[in-house]
Formats: sequence, structure tokens, C-alpha cells
Amino acid sequence: TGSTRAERLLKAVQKNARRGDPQSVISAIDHYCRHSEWAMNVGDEKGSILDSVLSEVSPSCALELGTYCGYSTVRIARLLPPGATFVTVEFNPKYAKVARQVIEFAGLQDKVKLIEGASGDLIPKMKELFGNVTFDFVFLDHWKDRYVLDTKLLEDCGLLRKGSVLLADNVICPGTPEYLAYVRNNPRYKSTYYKSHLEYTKVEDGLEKSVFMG
Ligand SMILES: CCNc1ncnc2c1ncn2[C@@H]1O[C@H](/C=C/CNC(=O)c2cc(-c3ccc(F)cc3)cc(O)c2O)[C@@H](O)[C@H]1O
Ligand SMILES: [Mg+2]
Repeated sequence: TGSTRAERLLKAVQKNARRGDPQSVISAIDHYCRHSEWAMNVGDEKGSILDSVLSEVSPSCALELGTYCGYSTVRIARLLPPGATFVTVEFNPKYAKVARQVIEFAGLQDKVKLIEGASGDLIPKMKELFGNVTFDFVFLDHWKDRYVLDTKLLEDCGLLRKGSVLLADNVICPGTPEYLAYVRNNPRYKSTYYKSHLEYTKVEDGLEKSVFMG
């Protein structure tokens, strides 16, 4: 059968990027998605905002919800301090398979723990899997109607600490209205909106950074 969009994106990485060079993997995906076939990666414009927030936080323990093809996984892993723990969660085995190959091509497999499964099932298991962990940084980029549920789950499972930073993609397009309402009207969060554009387009989108106050 024909390849999927994700598999064609992987082929573009294998063809155009350099093994062990994360920046070349990022550039190859951005070029392919801008000029050949759009895909729902956070992209280069919002990706630069992600990079700057990451550099501020410099997390020793990070979580990503929704790996997809591993584009933001590579963006995050390449900026983490040595020895950091980085967990990314993906429940579609086909996407997980592509993401593992993209992450490996970038040479970042030793920095990334990709766990296959649904966030709702895995979040309550994080303490069991990784010891009494709290996440310094969480990137939300999975199903938009699950951001609030999973944020509450992270709180209830004691996985956030005073100062933990949540960064959410697509708060304008496709949009996450109940998530914005939740973090912006909640005294336990200090939120900032970073205006940008939907990946590879001129459509408005943005990232919401929310600092958990404990
Ligand atoms: C059930 C919730 N828990 C989950 N646990 C683990 N992985 C999950 C989960 N949900 C979804 N996933 C995975 O995350 C990814 C889903 C991401 C959903 N993202 C979007 O819908 C999205 C969509 C757009 C978009 C914007 C404009 C359009 F016209 C069309 C699409 C842009 C984006 O940046 C997006 O992130 C997939 O890999 C999916 O398998
Ligand atoms: Mg997104």
C-alpha cells in the first residue's frame, strides 16, 4: 500500500538530513513541509519560541504529550542539559515508529524516552516508571480537547512543582479555548501568550506558557 504522510516525511529526513545532526533533521522537515507536503509539526517559527522558552527553563526533567513524527522531540532533546530526563508520549504505533527513526537519525535516542500509550493512562504511571519525579517543563501538542484533562491529571498525580512550565501549542489554531480559560483564570498559573503563526502558513496561531505556582 502507499506510504503515509509520516513515512514520506521520514524519507525526506533520510534523503536530505545528515545523520547525527539534529539541526539538519529540523531543517529537512521544515523544508519538506513548507514546499512539498504540510504536516502538523510545531514548525520553525513557533519552534524558535519553543527553543527560547526551553533555554530559559533548562529543564532536567521534561515531558512531551503527542510525539507525532518527532520534530518537536528533536527540537527539545537537542537543547536539554546532559543527563536530563525527557519523556515523550505517543499512542499511535505508526507515528511512534516514524518518530523513533527520526529521533535516531538525529542521534538523540539516548536523550529521549518515547513511551507508546495514551497520556491519560501513562501520566498516572510516571512516578512508578521514573521514581518520584516532577516535570520542570511540559510541551502539550496532542489532541486539543485533552489539554485540560491532562493538565489536571499532572497536578493530581503530583507531577508539577512550584515553577513547572507548561507550553501549549495551537491555542488559537485549531484552538484550545477551554485550556486557555483554565490556565488564564486559575490563580495557580501565571500565563503568557506568544503570538505566532500556524506552522508553514500565515494563519495566526500561538503558544501559551503557563508557570505552575504550586
Ligand atoms: C487521547 C489523548 N492522549 C494522547 N496520548 C498520546 N498521544 C496522543 C494523544 N492524543 C493525540 N496523540 C498523538 O499526538 C498527535 C496529535 C496531535 C494533534 N495535533 C493537531 O491536531 C494539530 C492540528 C493542526 C492543524 C491546524 C490547522 C489545520 F487546518 C489542520 C491541522 C496543527 C497542529 O500544530 C496540531 O498539533 C498524534 O501523533 C496523535 O497520535
Ligand atoms: Mg501542534
